[in-house]
Amino acid sequence: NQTSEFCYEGESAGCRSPTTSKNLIKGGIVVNAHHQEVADVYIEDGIIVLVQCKIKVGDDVIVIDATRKYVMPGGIDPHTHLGMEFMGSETIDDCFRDQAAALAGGTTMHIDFALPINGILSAGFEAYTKKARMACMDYGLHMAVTKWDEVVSRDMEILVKEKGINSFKFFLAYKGSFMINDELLLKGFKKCKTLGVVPTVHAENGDAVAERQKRIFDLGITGLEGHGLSRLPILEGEATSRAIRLASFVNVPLYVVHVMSIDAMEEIAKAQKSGQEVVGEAVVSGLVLDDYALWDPDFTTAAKYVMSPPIREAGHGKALQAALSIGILKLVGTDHCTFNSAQKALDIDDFRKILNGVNGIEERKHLIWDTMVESGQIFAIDYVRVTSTECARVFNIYPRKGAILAVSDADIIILNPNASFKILSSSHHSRSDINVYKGRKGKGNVEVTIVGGKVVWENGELKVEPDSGRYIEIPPFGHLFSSIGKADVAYLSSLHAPVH
Ligand SMILES: NC(=O)NCCC(=O)O
Ligand SMILES: [Zn+2]
Repeated sequence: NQTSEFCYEGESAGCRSPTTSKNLIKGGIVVNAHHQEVADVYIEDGIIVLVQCKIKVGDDVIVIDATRKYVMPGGIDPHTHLGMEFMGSETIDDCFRDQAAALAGGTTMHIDFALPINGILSAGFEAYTKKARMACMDYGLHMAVTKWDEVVSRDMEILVKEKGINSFKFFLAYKGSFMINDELLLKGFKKCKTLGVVPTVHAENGDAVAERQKRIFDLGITGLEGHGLSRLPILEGEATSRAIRLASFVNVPLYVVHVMSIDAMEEIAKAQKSGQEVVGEAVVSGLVLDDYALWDPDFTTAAKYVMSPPIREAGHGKALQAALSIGILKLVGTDHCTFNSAQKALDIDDFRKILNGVNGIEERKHLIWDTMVESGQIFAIDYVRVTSTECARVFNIYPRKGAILAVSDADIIILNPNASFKILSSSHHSRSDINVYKGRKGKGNVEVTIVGGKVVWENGELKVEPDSGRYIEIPPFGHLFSSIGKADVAYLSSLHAPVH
């Protein structure tokens, strides 16, 4: 029984009784992305009804004291791979387990990447829906596009209009599997524009990576240092620049996932300066880790750090933190994609075959608080923005998600800035025996997680219920599209020629 370590509603005397439909969070510092104030938050039937000072309630309401603590919207992770089949293996945790871990870390929604099956988008969507049957938190989906034909084009339309997908992912890396060429990228961008949905790119030049991988391997470098040596920052910068320029050519917004290098970040900054709508996503690993361990002679130690684009050498992370604090990078995800040490060690003689992916869904909120807020680089309101609200805005689910406002879903965390956290692979909620953040400690602890008005994490105890999470359909034409029409009109009038 994969979920037996968690306490289910109704199964254990230690659990809070089934959903109480009325809660009051009392006396905390309520933080939204635009404002913070001391207030109470009153919740009924999973929805925030009132945010105000000194709300009076009856005896039927459960009161949660949040004095001197921060009351914030639950985290939203824009980039996860739960229960993912990848490079011939499947991640160690299923959706339920990963989501339970997320809740323990203060994340109450994620947007996962569904992959097509044999290039067929609708099949990939159906498969994901089945995989997520046990979901214990709300989730949305991005869908990857890995080939192009009439069926793919039609499926994109159906997924947007009937299934609540509002973003598609294009891989410029992983030659021979997910990678697409520029012709497909252009077709995909144009289709996204017509549908009013966000194109996202994994930006590494897959041809050049494959070429350099061969060269490094032929030089006799078979160990994991070869991973970083072949997936260079310049190749991330090139692909980022290419995607940005092609998005500008089509006049569509662009979302660059997991920005890992100064090279890519500077391309994004340049485009933003010229007025282009480009969203850069940081991930926790890129912000707080460096690639030193890839040279570790112990394979298991090095293997924990392998993801793509790679975790970079010291210096990139600090620069990415600065970019996050001044808004070049707009939000933080995880790229959570967890394999255990045995899976990572399936092919130890060829760095090209190692499973790519690191954990982070449980650790993100703590690490970003400590790294960015505790260090003085951003304030609590910015923290809410980069770990929750901005994702809701970009993907058009604000203010239902990402806010503590009357009408928002009651997905809320209580963070104690004076408490501390320590990350251990023995106490994390993943089934994996490894954790790339193992041993990290810092200030700021998520003491309570409330999802849909229900307390699911409190006093270090998780009380989750399978099948309590919902698939959140996301509508197209979010705010990123607000100036696209004007730019098209400007383009047509700039032609100085009669047009139909
Ligand atoms: N990033 C990574 O290494 N694994 C997950 C797949 C992807 O996002 O490229
Ligand atoms: Zn990813």
